[in-house]
Amino acid sequence: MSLITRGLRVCYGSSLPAIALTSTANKFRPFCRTYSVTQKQVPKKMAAERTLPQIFKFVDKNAESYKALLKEAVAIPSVSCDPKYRDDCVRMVHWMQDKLQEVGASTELRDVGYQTIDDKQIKLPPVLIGSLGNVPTKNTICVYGHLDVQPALKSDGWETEPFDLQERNGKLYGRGSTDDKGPVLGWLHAINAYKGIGEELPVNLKFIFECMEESGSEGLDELLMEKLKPEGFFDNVDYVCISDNYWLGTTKPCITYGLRGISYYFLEVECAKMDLHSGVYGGTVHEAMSDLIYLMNTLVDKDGKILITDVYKSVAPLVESEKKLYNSIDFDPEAYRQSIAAHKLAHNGVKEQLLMHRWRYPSLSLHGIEGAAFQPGAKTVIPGKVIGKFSIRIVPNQEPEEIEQLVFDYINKKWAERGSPNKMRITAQSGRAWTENPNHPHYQAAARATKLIYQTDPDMSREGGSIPVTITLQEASSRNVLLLPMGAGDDMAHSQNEKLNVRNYIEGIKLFAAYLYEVGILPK
Ligand SMILES: NCC(=O)N[C@@H](Cc1c[nH]cn1)C(=O)O
Ligand SMILES: [Zn+2]
Ligand SMILES: [Zn+2]
Repeated sequence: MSLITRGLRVCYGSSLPAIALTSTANKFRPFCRTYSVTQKQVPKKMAAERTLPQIFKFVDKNAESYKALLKEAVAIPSVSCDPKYRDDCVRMVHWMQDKLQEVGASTELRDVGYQTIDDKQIKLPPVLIGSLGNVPTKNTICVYGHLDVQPALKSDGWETEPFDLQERNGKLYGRGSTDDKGPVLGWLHAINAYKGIGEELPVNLKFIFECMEESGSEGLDELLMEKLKPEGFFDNVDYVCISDNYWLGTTKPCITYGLRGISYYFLEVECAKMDLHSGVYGGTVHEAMSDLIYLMNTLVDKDGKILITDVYKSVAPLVESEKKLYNSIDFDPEAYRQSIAAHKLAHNGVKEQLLMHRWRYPSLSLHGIEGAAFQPGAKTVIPGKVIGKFSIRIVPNQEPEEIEQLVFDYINKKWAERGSPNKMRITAQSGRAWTENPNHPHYQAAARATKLIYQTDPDMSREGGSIPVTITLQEASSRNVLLLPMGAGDDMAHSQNEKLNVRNYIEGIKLFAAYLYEVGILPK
């Protein structure tokens, strides 16, 4: 059975059927198992008292060099969604390969084929695979991260050049600083710190670093399921760890056991082969933009309720035990509102409702329109073709294929109601939601490491964003997967002035080192 779920599905305006690609069931894993943990009775206390403080000192001493390396990484504009930057993506992967090799890892670059954009075949950046240590008595952690970033222009409203990392007031501003270059480099520095104090790594490590995460991780599922898994890459993996998300707020750390999936749509309407002068052609053509706005306005109401027929039908029901969890989470809606200067939050700003609607209910967002005259100035053009972009963050137990079909059917129905003579086409690209068992010893190890660094017990949280490969890693390895965030909740990933606090970067490196240590003493 194939596990490829992130293919492009396409549906045309008339009654043409959608091309269905293969998919697997999205299994929502309830986290009801409990474990009794007997830690290896190795000299835990002794070693912790000796090794980790030395590592922490080493990390503090080398803070400037860590910032310098992040500056180098941020300077490579590895924007995955724009083929114009494809060479930079490839350069970024090679750069990281060199760094992994410098810490002693063996590496290889795996080809994942081509991507189709506007009927053109564009080569995907290779995936970087690495391995460090192969001691049979040690636990093995598989670390995943991504090297690509969202687009950024200074003219979007950045205070400084997005690809030139700048330190201001204890914050490192730059595209990719928190998502995900800072955390990826954090692993390198943690390894380097063990080496720096002359200590052996407490675990074996395996690495998977890609450069297409922000664009649906094209080719990665196939590499994991059809190549790496059969080749035995996951055979000795005991745990999987990803650092590619953020704390819920700005002061309290968390560990994350759930992500929403994403179903991303490109809705295209064409009325003419070129843009038209609205004084010459206005009043004589059926305008593509009017059709598109009509369609896009049928998707979601003013309160955020998705209007697509049956879209909520398969959402996992809320059970009492889960309901209680939201109450104890440390989350301040007013601070959250103020941090983004929103006028008013949805759901009357009620904490539990906000968390549920971020984590366990779907949401639909309208992202933008390609082909629209978005530059400043009174351009009087009728765009010949426009592409509306929207996505649905999907949740357990929503299947990407099921949601895509509901969207295609709904758009076709609305299109028929519109009765436009224009050409309409919709394509989709989706990744599944993921949940994990946070009562696992792996989570307890990460919680101990977090407490050691931040002197507080972390919240066990879910997250509204998506890392499509997470569930694939869970299935490929059959191991417990954990998200260990480095950045803070106000880092503004994907947005203007993305940043990583110096404190989160430096303490995050220590956290990773402590996490490696704690997993190292879990029973094999
Ligand atoms: N840090 C994870 C992240 O930002 N993931 C993206 C994934 C994405 C983007 N487009 C399609 N998938 C996200 O937006 O959640
Ligand atoms: Zn990311
Ligand atoms: Zn991202």
